[in-house]
Amino acid sequence: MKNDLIELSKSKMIPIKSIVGYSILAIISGMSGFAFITVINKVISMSINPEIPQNGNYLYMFIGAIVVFFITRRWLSGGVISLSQKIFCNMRKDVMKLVIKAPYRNLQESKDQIYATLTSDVHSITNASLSVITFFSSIILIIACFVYMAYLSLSLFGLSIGIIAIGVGIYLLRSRKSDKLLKQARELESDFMNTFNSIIDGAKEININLDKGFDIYNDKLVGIVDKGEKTYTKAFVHYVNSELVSQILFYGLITFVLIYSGSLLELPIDVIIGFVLILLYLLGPIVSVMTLMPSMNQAKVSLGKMNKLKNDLKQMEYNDGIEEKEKRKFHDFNVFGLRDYSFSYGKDKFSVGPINLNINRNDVIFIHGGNGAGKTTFINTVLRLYDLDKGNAYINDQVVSEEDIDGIKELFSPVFSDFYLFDDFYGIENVDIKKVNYFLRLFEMEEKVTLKDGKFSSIDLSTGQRKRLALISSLIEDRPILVLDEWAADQDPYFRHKFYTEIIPEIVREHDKTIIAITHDDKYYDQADRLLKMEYGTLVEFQKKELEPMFSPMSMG
Ligand SMILES: Nc1ncnc2c1ncn2[C@@H]1O[C@H](COP(=O)(O)OP(=O)(O)OP(=O)(O)O)[C@@H](O)[C@H]1O
Repeated sequence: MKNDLIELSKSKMIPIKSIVGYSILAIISGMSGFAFITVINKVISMSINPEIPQNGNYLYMFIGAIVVFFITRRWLSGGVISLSQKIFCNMRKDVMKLVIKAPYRNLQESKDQIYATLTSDVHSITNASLSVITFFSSIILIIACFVYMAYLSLSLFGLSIGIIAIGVGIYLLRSRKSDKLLKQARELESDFMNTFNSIIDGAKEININLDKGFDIYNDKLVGIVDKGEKTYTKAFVHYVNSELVSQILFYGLITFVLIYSGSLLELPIDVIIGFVLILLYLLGPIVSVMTLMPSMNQAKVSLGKMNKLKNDLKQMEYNDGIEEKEKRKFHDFNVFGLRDYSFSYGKDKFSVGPINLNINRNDVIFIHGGNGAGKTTFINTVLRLYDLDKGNAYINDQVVSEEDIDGIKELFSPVFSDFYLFDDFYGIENVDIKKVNYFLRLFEMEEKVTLKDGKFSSIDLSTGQRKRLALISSLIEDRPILVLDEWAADQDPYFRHKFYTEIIPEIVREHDKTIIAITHDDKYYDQADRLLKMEYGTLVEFQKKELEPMFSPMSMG
């Protein structure tokens, strides 16, 4: 439990000051309830024991306790609601910031975990953060009750402490099993998200073949959900059972005090009644602490998961972006060189490299090769979406140092084969409207799409049209190297021809671009300055004259 609290307080997402403030308020509120009980005690003692002096101020004490209780509870309830929203939103924002900064590969591997954290972990951590308030105030109330019990009768207090300690001990021992079950149940959350994602991503396939969906539902989803249900139920029932055992002990204690303590310990009746009243009051905070344990433990599991996610998403050099003035540092390059670039998906897995290549400014480089040859892997390595195992980047024959390596990413504007078209020009401060309109005309989109409020009027278009807009967005980014992965594959023959024979030369000439494109359009290989072939992870460069037979009428069919 102590560790849970330390872990919770370590997390910057949780406003510790507010939690401490509300805990103090909760203690004041609890103390007013406690004062109420002690005044009742006094009044009862007064009425049954004539030796105790009468005091007329009790009415004011009652009123005082009630007013303090009312004010603090109202303040506390409102505060706790806004605090819970704040913690919840802070955590979501924090995870999303992490996701944005995370290296691409780590992100791909942690997708299911991210969903599980955003949907499940943030809830349990939020609940536990608020539980801390009740937890602390309950502990303070328990201590206050103990002091008052000791004041009423030291011997009865000693006996009560012994029995309460046995109850707490039993509870703690038994709850270990529940903690284990909670951990197992949380593991299932990521499996659930994995299945959920495959159903959402494969919605089209499932829609035309419902049997696919039912198979996933019956063979995978139901199993995970049912197991989760059973495990969670078992864990919480176990907690409740442990709680019951402790409560029974407590009621046994009350019964003993009421029936036997008078004769055995020779205590006066007003002390016994006062003691029983305090025990009944004490039951509230004790039950609170016990019922908070499961949510605290669940939060502990969630915190562990969240911390692991953070570590998985981070890398040695955390991607915090680079300063504005550094962004264009390499934009005026004449030669961008790759030396010994090597990357592997892991031991005994596919690898590319070592690759040596000099890319000259305004080069048009086409890369082709069979399926699975490594073209996309190579491009992702050039773009630094994947960390190199080995190799260095060079700008004009100068090696790029480790601290400048993020600047390399600033050279590229990619359009991936599985591109994503954003609905706005995100990341571009001043959109050049004239330029956008010019490109809309060049890409023959001016009749379909206009620029409205600084963004495209519509992105509800065909795949080929959306790809044209994605390329326009990349061109507006104004970065020197355009990287295209099978861009023309979705274009009709007319536009494909226009793209290779008119658009590429124009953007190279008029807009000072360098182009690296993966393409299987061999009909247009003559438009490239350089043609590279990817073969089992290595790049082979053809010389122009070697290419000529490829463009002869016979080879072109
Ligand atoms: N995430 C991954 N983890 C492990 N291996 C991978 C991963 N992605 C791809 N590979 C392997 O890398 C090899 C090259 O894949 P890549 O996508 O680079 O080929 P490609 O030349 O672009 O193929 P295509 O023309 O079919 O798009 C494949 O054989 C594949 O098995």
